[in-house]
Amino acid sequence: MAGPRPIVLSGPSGAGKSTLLKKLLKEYDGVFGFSISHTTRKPRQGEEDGKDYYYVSRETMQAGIANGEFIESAEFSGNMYGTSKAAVQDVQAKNLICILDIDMQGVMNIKKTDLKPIYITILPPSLEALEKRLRDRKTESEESLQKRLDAARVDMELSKQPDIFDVSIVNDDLENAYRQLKDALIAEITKVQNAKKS
Ligand SMILES: Nc1nc2c(ncn2[C@@H]2O[C@H](COP(=O)(O)OP(=O)(O)O)[C@@H](O)[C@H]2O)c(=O)[nH]1
Ligand SMILES: Nc1ncnc2c1ncn2[C@@H]1O[C@H](COP(=O)(O)OP(=O)(O)O)[C@@H](O)[C@H]1O
Repeated sequence: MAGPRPIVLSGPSGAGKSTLLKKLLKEYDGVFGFSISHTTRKPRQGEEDGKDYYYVSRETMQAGIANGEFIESAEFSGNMYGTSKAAVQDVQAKNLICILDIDMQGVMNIKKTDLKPIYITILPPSLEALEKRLRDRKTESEESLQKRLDAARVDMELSKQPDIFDVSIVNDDLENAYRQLKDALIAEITKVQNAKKS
């Protein structure tokens, strides 16, 4: 695969992936590019189609998958999510480090491809803290919240297995977690910055 190595960020819903990602994209504008996934879930307040996700119907998504347009796709908490080939190519064509924010099923499926990313998991300090963050975020119905917590229990157990993730970061203090994320990525960041200079 040409260009810098992609980054996969995974971890339970509510662990702080989007928060950390936004900080990274802001600080390193022109270094990272976000792989914009497709989803059948409805946009939240403040989210934009074509920026946070491509919001599509289940029919459209299923047709795209049947047509071979997706690298991976998964059902999460009652909705479909997937990474299209175009989403990754759009970022790689600009020679940016492509970041994928995907769930554990996505991680397992990406492992079967030739993408060869760096796998990073973002974990909450505890399930209790995770629940509090999800409740305070006020984006989920009680049903959706419980589905996310159920998935989190399973994924946090799975994450303990060696060999799934290259880097594991507990997002307790945000600045501390962000520093650990940058440390994990510094080699790739430097490569892109040097390539720009030459
Ligand atoms: N497999 C897969 N998972 C995705 C994709 N896009 C997002 N996800 C995951 O879907 C889950 C739910 O995402 P979202 O509805 O945005 O909720 P949030 O994580 O609570 O902000 C998260 O674990 C994401 O990492 C994708 O393209 N593929
Ligand atoms: N270190 C932290 N301490 C406290 N709250 C946090 C921390 N990191 C993120 N949050 C908050 O927790 C909620 C979930 O974070 P978010 O980035 O949406 O998670 P994810 O993308 O993994 O679902 C958000 O409201 C966010 O502001």
